[in-house]
Amino acid sequence: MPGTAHNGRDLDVTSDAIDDVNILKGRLWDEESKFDEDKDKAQFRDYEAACDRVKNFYREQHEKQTVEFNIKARVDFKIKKRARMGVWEAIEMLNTLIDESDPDTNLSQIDHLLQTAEAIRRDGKPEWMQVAGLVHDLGKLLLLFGSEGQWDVVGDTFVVGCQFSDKIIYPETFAANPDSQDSIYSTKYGIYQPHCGLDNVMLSWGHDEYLYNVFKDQSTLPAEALAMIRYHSFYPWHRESAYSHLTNDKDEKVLAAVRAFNPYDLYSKTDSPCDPVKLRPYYEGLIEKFFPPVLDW
Ligand SMILES: O[C@H]1[C@H](O)[C@@H](O)[C@H](O)[C@@H](O)[C@H]1O
Ligand SMILES: [Fe+2]
Ligand SMILES: [Fe+2]
Repeated sequence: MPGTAHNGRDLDVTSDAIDDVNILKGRLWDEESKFDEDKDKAQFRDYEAACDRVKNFYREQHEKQTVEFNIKARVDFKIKKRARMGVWEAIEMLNTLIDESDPDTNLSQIDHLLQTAEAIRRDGKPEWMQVAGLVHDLGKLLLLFGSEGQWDVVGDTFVVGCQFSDKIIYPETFAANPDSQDSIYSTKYGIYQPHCGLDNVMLSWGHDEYLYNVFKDQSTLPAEALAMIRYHSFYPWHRESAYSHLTNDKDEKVLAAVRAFNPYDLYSKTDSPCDPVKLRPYYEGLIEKFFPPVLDW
């Protein structure tokens, strides 16, 4: 159903929509990404060698992301008004932030967004995917909208409500999370049914889930782009293949999209910044195609 996936306003990542992933697959991600890599891939995401800032971040996040907190975060999202602005304005606003969880870049967030989008564009991928690259981390605006800290905004995501996977970085730090002692939340399935599908599990709250919820009703991004946004930090799943006891067939299709996006997000983190002034007209043209002039954030 190409129409559904590519116009869909109230589109969720449904299996019908994601069937388009298969149709487009050859063009989108059967081939290896061609963008230049200045750094060796092994140099990225080296959490053993990461500085204390990163280690302390994850210690705090893994202690505080409980089921109780996650329910509260979702209620807050629904009842609170945050801001009304356009997408480019949001990009500029994000620029003041430093992500304490990231061992791989010291550049500003606008550089990271432009580097990701430019890498996708250089590889000749479609406009909607370039836009996904451009906006994927805008959820970090939560830091300016009254988040509790960095721990409920950035960093890798994982499932809450069942046993914490040992495929999450620094797994030992979950010992301090009260859910790891809970009689239900600490079991393999916890509050979930076998193969219930990712749509039915609660991922730790942060910039991915927040932004997905903002865009799903306020953009014409296709289902694949929404999936890239929603799951891009879910490394235990898309990189480590954890949680196969919870996922279903539909998630396999979503996984293809998320894996296609990941190299652009991760390996485009080089030390040479992009020129926002030069690139702005091109990307404002793309933004107009997928978003209303003003959105509720
Ligand atoms: O530190 C990074 C950063 O916060 C990214 O935005 C997020 O997507 C990654 O998963 C995380 O490892
Ligand atoms: Fe991110
Ligand atoms: Fe990113």
